[in-house]
Amino acid sequence: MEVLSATIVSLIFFFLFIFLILRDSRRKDLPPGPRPAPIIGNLLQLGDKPHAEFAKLAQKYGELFTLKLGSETVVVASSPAAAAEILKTHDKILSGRYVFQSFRVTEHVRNSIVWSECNETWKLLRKVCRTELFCPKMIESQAYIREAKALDMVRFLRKKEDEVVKIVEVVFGTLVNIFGNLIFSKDVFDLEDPTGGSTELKEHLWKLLDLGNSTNPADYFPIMGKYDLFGHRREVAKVLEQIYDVWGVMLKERRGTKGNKANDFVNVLLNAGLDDQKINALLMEMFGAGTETSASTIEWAITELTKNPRVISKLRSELINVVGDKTVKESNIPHLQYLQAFVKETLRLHPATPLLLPRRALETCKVMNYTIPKECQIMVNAWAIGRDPKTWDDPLTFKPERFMHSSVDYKGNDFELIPFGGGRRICPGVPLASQFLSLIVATLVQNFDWSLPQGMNIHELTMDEKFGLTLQKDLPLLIVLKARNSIQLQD
Ligand code: HEM
Repeated sequence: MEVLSATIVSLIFFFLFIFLILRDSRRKDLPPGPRPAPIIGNLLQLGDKPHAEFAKLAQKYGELFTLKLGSETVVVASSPAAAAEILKTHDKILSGRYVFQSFRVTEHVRNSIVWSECNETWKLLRKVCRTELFCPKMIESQAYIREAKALDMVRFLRKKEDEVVKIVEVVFGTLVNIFGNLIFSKDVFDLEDPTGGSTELKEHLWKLLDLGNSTNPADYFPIMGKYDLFGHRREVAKVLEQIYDVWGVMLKERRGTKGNKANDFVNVLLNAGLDDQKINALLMEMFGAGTETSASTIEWAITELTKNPRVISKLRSELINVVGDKTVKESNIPHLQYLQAFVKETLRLHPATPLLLPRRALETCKVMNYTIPKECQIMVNAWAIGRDPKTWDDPLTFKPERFMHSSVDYKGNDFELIPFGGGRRICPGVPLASQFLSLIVATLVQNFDWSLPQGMNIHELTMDEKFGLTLQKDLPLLIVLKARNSIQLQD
């Protein structure tokens, strides 16, 4: 009996030894990285701010390093050169998306720009975005909508003078209404009545973003994904249906109405011949991908302005020189160089999705002399790249001036500044986002002074770097506003 037990124990050790050797030989060509623990791999190294933890790991293991998150192999790129390899040189082969387990709702993924492979549907939808929705003509023809919604925001905030305002919520509501009007010519959120008005779309979006941000163990152990043990996928499917219902009736009416001439996205999509499934997925992704990212960027812009009065003064001088006492319009933006530099600087330090969206290798390939195996996940740490002292002088100081005489832009050609990603999967909303980020910041700066509520300290507020998207987080920026009445509000 004792001999049998000893043999079994020896066999277990033997197979464990072989397993470790095989695993290490499989890792040999991968980029270096911290040694993974059995089963959980490097999960404990994620922390609650993975982009910041990954930046530290990059200092130790280099610009391209490997992690094992549960049973998943993940490669992280953390320098402009490594990002260019992923997003440009090997863009095609690394263009797969890792679809989070909660979002694997077949009907949605099939029609999604964000989650589908770069297949024919994806190409069609990207083309519609590029040539119809976010082309310069459409952007220009809808400027009056964004300007009108920015003024609604000012009127609302003027009534809140001296009260403590959670500014990101007001900006988020304003953006949801901008999208509502661009998409189907309608407000979908009542700024005046955030608890009792037509808030259902906002609530559903919030719920969806919450589900997207919550941890699903199946993402680390995909074997669990099949059974949706925690019900996240069923929950996402339910919320998606609720979101589609918000515009379902209107879509039906539009299909039945001959000659509806509204200059909005729904009509563009109907004229492009898209079916309801594609329209639903596309509209949902515009609300989902466009509102929270933009609201959190604007929240960061205001946080930086609160910390840097010098920058507010420079923005105001430029606004006075270019716009005078009139309300700022989008047509002014090309002449507001410092404002544009300010938006770039905000995006450099605070990219809304610090690790972009995870990509997946469609085939095994060589990157910087390492092997990236098929199905491996790839992340690009835009947050670390934006703060890299090898690229940026005095990287942690907020200094819009660094962009004043520089051609560096966030449109995907300069890999040191990639808040919108790059390559074929670059954010298609860049032309639209850059308009309303500038417009809303300029409108707030023109119309208000603000300070923190009594007893609150900006250093406390920002000492703990928030993780990317901030809406549901515990550290929203609270401010008290005073109207600057020198500006004439013109519709
Ligand atoms: C501050 C605002 C925004 C930021 C920082 C942002 C950032 C990003 C990033 C990092 C990606 C992934 C890119 C990659 O994988 O290389 C992305 C993808 C995407 N974004 Fe944005 N975005 C913003 C606004 C918008 C807006 C306004 C829209 C639409 C109206 C939009 C729609 C999308 C879509 C559909 C994708 C998926 C593209 C694909 O996979 O092919 N985003 N965005």
